[in-house]
Formats: sequence, C-alpha cells, structure tokens
Amino acid sequence: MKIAIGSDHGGFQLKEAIKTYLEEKGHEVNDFGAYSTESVDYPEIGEKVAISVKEAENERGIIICGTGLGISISANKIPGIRAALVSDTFTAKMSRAHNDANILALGGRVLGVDLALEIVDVWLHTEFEGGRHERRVNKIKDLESKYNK
Ligand SMILES: O=C(CO)[C@H](O)[C@H](O)COP(=O)(O)O
Repeated sequence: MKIAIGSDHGGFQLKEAIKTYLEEKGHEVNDFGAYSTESVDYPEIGEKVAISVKEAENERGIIICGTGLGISISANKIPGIRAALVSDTFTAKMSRAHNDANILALGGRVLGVDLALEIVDVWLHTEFEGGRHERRVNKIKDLESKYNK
C-alpha cells in the first residue's frame, strides 16, 4: 500500500518507528516530515499529508503530533479527509469499518511504540463495511459541501 506519513517534532520518534515498521512490511511510505526533533508547526505537515491522500497520491495517511489533536484537527479541514485520532485498537478498527477514515492520527507523547504499531496494523487491515455506514459517511460529505462554499 502507498502510505503518506508525517509528524511534527512531538511525533517525530514515533513516526520513525512506524515508518521503519511499514517499510519492513513492504509498504511504500512517503514521508512528509518532520525530519528531526527540531520544532515545526503541525498544521503544515497535516496539510501536506491530507492533500496527498485527497489527491490519491497515497491511499492512506498517518499523522502524528504530541497528542494527535492539532494535526488531526488540521487535516480534517481539508475536504475529503476523515482523520481519526486513535489511542486503542477497537477505535482503530471502528474508524475504518464505520467511518472509512482515510487518515490515522496518533499522539507521539501519548502512545508507546508497541501499542501504536498494533493500532497501525489493525487500521491498515480493516475494510470499510459500507451499508448504513456509507449513508452516514455520505452525510459527512454533504456537511463538507454545505459549509465549504
Ligand atoms: O500535540 C501537539 C498539538 O496538538 C503538538 O505536538 C504540541 O502542541 C507541541 O508542543 P511543543 O511546541 O511545546 O513541543
């Protein structure tokens, strides 16, 4: 799978661990920074990853800041993006099965590496269920159109 990844300085170390893990699993990982622990502003990275997913350059995205909050709020401003902030495997699964989340957001200062990798695995391997959930996701899309004129 082609996966976009990005973080600010607060998520840098977790990003590096996830990137290595995904590459070992054979995924193509496109890294949008940060490239060190030097302080950077998460909206810029969230936007880059979100645009690459919106434009279908990457199938999915993973974004990380200290809590996952700022970068997910930022990514969710881009139409077509459903970024889910996740800190457990059940929510990871539901964010795909029910919400068709196309970006996974994580907190680098919240999660240990082992749990984060488990979340990533579940999230990548869960398909959207469609059915009644498709109707609801379509209503999210309607909200985007209604309020982004
Ligand atoms: O979690 C975050 C945003 O939601 C950021 O990573 C955090 O705010 C960065 O803080 P600092 O500049 O103090 O390292």
